[in-house]
Amino acid sequence: MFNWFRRNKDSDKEQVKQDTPPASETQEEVVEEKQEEGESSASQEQYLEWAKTAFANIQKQKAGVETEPEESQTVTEDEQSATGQEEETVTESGEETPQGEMVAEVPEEEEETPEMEENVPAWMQKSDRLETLKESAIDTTEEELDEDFMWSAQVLASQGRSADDVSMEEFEWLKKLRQGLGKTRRNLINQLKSVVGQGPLNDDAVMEIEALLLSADVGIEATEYIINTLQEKLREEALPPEEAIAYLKQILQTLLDKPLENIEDKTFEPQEGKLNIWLLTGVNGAGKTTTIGKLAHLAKSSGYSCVIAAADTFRAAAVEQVKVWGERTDTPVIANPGKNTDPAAVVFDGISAAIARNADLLLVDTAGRLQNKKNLMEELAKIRLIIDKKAVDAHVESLVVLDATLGQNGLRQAQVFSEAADLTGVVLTKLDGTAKGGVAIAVSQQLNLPIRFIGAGEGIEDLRPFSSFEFVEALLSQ
Ligand SMILES: Nc1nc2c(ncn2[C@@H]2O[C@H](COP(=O)(O)OP(=O)(O)OP(=O)(O)O)[C@@H](O)[C@H]2O)c(=O)[nH]1
Repeated sequence: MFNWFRRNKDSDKEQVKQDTPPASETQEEVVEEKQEEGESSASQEQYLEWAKTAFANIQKQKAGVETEPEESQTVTEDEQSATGQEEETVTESGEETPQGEMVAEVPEEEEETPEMEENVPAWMQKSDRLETLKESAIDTTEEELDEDFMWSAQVLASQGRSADDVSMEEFEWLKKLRQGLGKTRRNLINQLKSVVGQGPLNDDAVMEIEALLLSADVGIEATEYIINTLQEKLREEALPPEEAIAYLKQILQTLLDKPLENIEDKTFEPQEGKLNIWLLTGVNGAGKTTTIGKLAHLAKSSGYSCVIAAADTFRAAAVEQVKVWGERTDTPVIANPGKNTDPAAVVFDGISAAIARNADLLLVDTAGRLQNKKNLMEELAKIRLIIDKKAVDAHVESLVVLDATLGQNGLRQAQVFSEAADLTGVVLTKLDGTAKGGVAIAVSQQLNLPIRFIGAGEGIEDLRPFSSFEFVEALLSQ
């Protein structure tokens, strides 16, 4: 069983630099080798070997699961329409506004653009040896070792992962993440490359980078910080474009990781030997219910037992929608059949059920639609009170679900929740197809909350724990 929550736990070692080969060798060995052979094709061969081993490993995994029935990947239209459509949501001031103001971008299918074909990672571009090796690979076709696969292989290898110990799900996810962020990336990378790498930034370059980052919804404060930090470095050292981008990646990763500085639990794994309670909150339409379903699936398929409490009692359809996800993920859903029942009572029942079943995780769907901040605060406070009484030893996390396509507007909503609830993290949804992927950086910078999960699609597998390294690579790697 592949545990998504622990996948980088054992390889939390130092990340190997972008252009160095995988972890099978130490960094010193790699440096020596490079010195001996100059800018040899050794690293390309090693990456390719890594990718081929991983590919063979994944083929084995696929063969193993081929006989198992596949779970359907997306909610059917019937399931969605059964839930109806919400018309109102909470604004910064706590007032209700028409949902129409928050129309999300329709995710577009990733197209194979000529530009993408050029987006071969740097370590693959150095020689045509890759082609030769691909041809000689006995059981690996060129199509299978495609650009997304090679990019994913590099991302995993760069994190010190062993090719024998990667999962096909990881490759599938990384591909999805890269494609999902394609729009944001394409808007950023080429222009960025053309303005960095010519010494210190002049006024025009500063303005251009500013405009690029702001259009990706990175936010004003984070944009200023990024430009100042980059400028400082470029004044010290003349970096070529590739290295300037690598430095930019480091800056972004630092910003994304900053909220974790004082948090012990960096990986957000359900804690052992106790009940973990994750409260999910967020405005209607952000993807809260879908996130609960995906989290239940993620937790269960990673080996944790799970119960859902449908405490968004404001709307009967919300409870029904949660139940649909409960069925899909084979997770017990605790709900109160009455209309407008007390959410705290549902949480009480949820805790009892989770304890009785010795569950690892209780996912609580809380209401996102309340007339004002006061109501929201009262309701969440009541829920917390019940938890403190009924599940004294439980580990509680409070996550706000944010729709990335709303960019800065979503952030303002999150601020309302962060004032009302004692938030401990963020789930960023709908990163697929938006050009506003930079909002992740604004979230970390402005809310100072760690992003714990990201969603890049409507399918049940399309939500995974957040990795700042992978996110930044998907955002800024060609
Ligand atoms: N493209 C994409 N769509 C998503 C993602 N997450 C959720 N959605 C879609 O967003 C829509 C709203 O999701 P819900 O889970 O119903 O949102 P909610 O916050 O629970 O809102 P209510 O059900 O109205 O309370 C659904 O159509 C989901 O399929 C994502 O990561 N990517």
